[in-house]
Amino acid sequence: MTGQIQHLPDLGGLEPEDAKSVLRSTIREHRATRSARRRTDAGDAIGIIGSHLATKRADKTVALYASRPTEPSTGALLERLSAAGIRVLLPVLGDGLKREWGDFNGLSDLVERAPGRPPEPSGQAFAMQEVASATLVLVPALCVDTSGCRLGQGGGWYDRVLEHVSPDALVLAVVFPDEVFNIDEFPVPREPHDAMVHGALTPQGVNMFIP
Ligand SMILES: Nc1nc2c(c(=O)[nH]1)N(C=O)[C@@H](CNc1ccc(C(=O)N[C@@H](CCC(=O)O)C(=O)O)cc1)CN2
Ligand SMILES: Nc1ncnc2c1ncn2[C@@H]1O[C@H](COP(=O)(O)OP(=O)(O)OP(=O)(O)O)[C@@H](O)[C@H]1O
Repeated sequence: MTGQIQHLPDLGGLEPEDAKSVLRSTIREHRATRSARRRTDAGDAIGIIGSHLATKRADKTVALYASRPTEPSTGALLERLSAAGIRVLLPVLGDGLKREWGDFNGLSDLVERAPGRPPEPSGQAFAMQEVASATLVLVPALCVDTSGCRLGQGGGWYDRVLEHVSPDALVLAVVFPDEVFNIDEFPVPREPHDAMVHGALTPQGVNMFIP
C-alpha cells in the first residue's frame, strides 16, 4: 500500500527533524480536506475492525486515544471495546502535558480541557507505566511506513510512553489508508528516539509490518 496523498513533499537533503516538520504540514493539510462523511465512515470501519481484533485476541486491556476532529475517529471503537467488557486506557495530560492514563468511562465523560487538545477522561489518573497492562496499544500517527516508523504530532508524548509498553503487546498506528507508505518508496524520516510500531490499523484493515 503506497501513499496516495498528492504532492508528497521532496524531503531530500533535509535533516530528519526538518523533514518531519514538512511532512507533518503536508499531512495535516490533507487531513483538513477530508469531508465529515468520510471521517465518520472511517471511524465506523475502525470501530468494527479494531473491536474484532481485540475480541479475537482476547485482549483485556487496550490503550487507545480519544481522537481530535481530523484524526481517524476512535469514538465507535471506544464504545465497542467498552461494550465488550474491555478496559480502555486513554492519555491524560491534565492541566499541563503530563503523561498519564485514565479509564474510558463513556464518551460523555470525555472533556476537552482546552480548545484543540485531545478529550480526556475525568476520573483517576494513573502513572505512565500503567500502559504496561495493555496487550493491544493503538497509537495516533500522521503516517507510518512499512518498516514501522511512525510520525506523530511532534510532542514526543508517545515516543516516551512506548518505552513502558509490555514487550508482548501488539502496537499499531491508527491512520487513514493513504498514510501508510512503502519504505522503499517513501520512508518516514526517523530519529534515534523514535519508537517503532508493529503495524497499522486503518479503515481497510490491519496491516502488519513486523511478523
Ligand atoms: N487524540 C490524540 N491524543 C493524544 C495525542 C494525539 O496525537 N492525538 N498525543 C500524541 O502525542 C498526546 C498529546 N497530544 C497533544 C496534542 C495537541 C496538544 C495541543 O496543545 N494542541 C494545541 C492545539 C493545536 C490544534 O488546534 O490543532 C493547543 O492546545 O494549543 C497537546 C497534546 C496524547 N494524546
Ligand atoms: N524518549 C524520548 N526521550 C526524550 N526526548 C524525546 C523522546 N522521544 C522524543 N523526544 C523528543 O520529543 C520531541 C518530539 O519528538 P518526535 O518529533 O519524534 O515526536 P512524535 O513521535 O512525532 O510525536 P508524538 O510521540 O507526540 O506523537 C523531540 O524534540 C524529541 O527529541
